[in-house]
Amino acid sequence: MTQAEIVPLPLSTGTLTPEIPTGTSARDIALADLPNVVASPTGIRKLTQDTLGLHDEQLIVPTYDRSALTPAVVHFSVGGFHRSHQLLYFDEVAERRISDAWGVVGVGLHSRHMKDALAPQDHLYTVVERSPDGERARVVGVMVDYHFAPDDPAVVLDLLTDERIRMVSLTITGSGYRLCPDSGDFDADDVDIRWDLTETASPRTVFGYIVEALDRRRRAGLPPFTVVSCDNMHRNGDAARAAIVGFARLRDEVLARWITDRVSFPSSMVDRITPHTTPEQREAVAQRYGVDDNWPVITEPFSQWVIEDDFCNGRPPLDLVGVRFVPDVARYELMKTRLLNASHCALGYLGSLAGHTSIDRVMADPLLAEYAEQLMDAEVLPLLPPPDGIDLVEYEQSLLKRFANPAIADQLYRLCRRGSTKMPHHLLPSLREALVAGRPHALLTVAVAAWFVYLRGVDADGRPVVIDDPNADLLQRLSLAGGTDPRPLLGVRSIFGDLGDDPVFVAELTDALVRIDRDGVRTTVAAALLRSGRLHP
Ligand SMILES: NC(=O)c1ccc[n+]([C@@H]2O[C@H](COP(=O)([O-])OP(=O)(O)OC[C@H]3O[C@@H](n4cnc5c(N)ncnc54)[C@H](O)[C@@H]3O)[C@@H](O)[C@H]2O)c1
Ligand SMILES: O=P(O)(O)OC[C@@H](O)[C@@H](O)[C@H](O)[C@H](O)CO
Repeated sequence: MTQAEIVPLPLSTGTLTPEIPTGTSARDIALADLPNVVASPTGIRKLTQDTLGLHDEQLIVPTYDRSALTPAVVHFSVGGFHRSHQLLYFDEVAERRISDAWGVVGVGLHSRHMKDALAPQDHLYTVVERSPDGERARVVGVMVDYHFAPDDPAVVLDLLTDERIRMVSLTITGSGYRLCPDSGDFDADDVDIRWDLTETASPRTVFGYIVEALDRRRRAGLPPFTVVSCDNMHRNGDAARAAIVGFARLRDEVLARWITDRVSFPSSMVDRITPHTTPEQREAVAQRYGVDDNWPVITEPFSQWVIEDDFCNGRPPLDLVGVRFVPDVARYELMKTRLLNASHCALGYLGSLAGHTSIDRVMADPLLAEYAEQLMDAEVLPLLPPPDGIDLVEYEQSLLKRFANPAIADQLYRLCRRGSTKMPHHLLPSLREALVAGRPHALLTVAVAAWFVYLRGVDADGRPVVIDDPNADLLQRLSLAGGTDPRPLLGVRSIFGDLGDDPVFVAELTDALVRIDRDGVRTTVAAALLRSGRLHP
């Protein structure tokens, strides 16, 4: 892949327009929180199939026949990212008249907010790409239906058994795979999983749905569908396979073997920074484009999707719209997770402790911006095998610009959530490799220290910070118990492995914790940069 290919997904029409003021509220969107834009007297219209084309002329709308789309993809857990990324690629396939055979149906499992938002607007929604130079907005039409599964599990099972469905994709988050970090085995210790093992016609989890549907397809002599994980995880396809086969094995060994033999689980690398939409942003979209969209998506211009070329029931023609199919995604995934996602974690915790709420503000702080650059440049990047045709230094520079994008003002609380599932995949492997190789790791160590302090639940000024983590209670308890002694937390081997057995690392981490408590986070970062020779007094 050349650097030129890592570019914004091209929109079919439309130009960049001057920037509008953006809201910077850190509050997550909930439908109930949103202002009732429809009542505005300014000629703002609801977004529906019938009103397409009647909004501001700058709003790009689908020009293809939506009613001709064949549902072929079912996506579980439609959040902001699925709507800013995968759906846009499929939309482009339809918009460029490449094929109308790849319509997408969304399925939600946990909250009906998305259904309540999308159903009244014919499953249309707006994606606004924002850069410091301007923005452009596009209505996406490729989602043909959406189901909130608890309303009618039978309908979702029928859909998944429909032979037109050739691919199932997932953004269920890293913890959603229920894989034990030590053994890699599927963790069945959950009331909903137990339910799904017996009540197969009314599942509650994604595993219950997928495995029951595959069983029905097998019995009916139908081909299976490909399962594409789009979660930021190491070898996400393998994770999906381990979870789905692991669940199937608890039901029926023969079925598990059929899935192993017949279903493809390509790993993928997905990238597009997509913050949570704020009520202020929704209001701004309405005012600017005259469109009353219940839940627009704000994102950056950059987008990238690399997938292993392994599809058991037809490959969507995504290569024609910028997706790269490769034999092995490992190097792309390592590049992205260890540079982008690890930096997100580090800057999330350090920035929060320093009192910031969005990453563009962190990057506007010269010391923390220097930290971000040196973390990647000096400590992470030298450990990485470069993917074909990608200049890692150029990639790193592009990340620094993307992080600094004030037009999307990505929320730090979003970057800080689920640390216990992200740090072990994104940041700790670099630390471990640096320790083994005797390479510099002071900046990685400061990031771990910042996470430990963050887990106490307050920032440097005593303001509360959000600990949104499946292991929040345990982590907070151990962090508070340890104080500047990291050993209680490091003892959680499912997260830290044997890092706590390394006395040199324990001493370095202790030192970083003492410094943060005594001198504050910025002084600690400056000291680490000085010690690593990366900041000149
Ligand atoms: N937002 C981004 O910038 C971005 C970019 C690349 C990848 N991703 C990945 O996409 C995934 C979703 O991110 P998002 O930004 O859309 O988040 P989001 O908060 O908007 O949506 C998350 C979705 O996951 C669902 N979910 C949570 N736990 C689940 C579980 N155990 N089983 C099934 N569904 C579950 C939620 O109900 C929700 O629909 C994450 O894994 C994230 O790493 C996000
Ligand atoms: O979504 P998470 O919680 O796994 O991670 C937060 C961010 O690092 C992540 O969503 C990035 O924005 C994304 O990976 C960019 O492509």
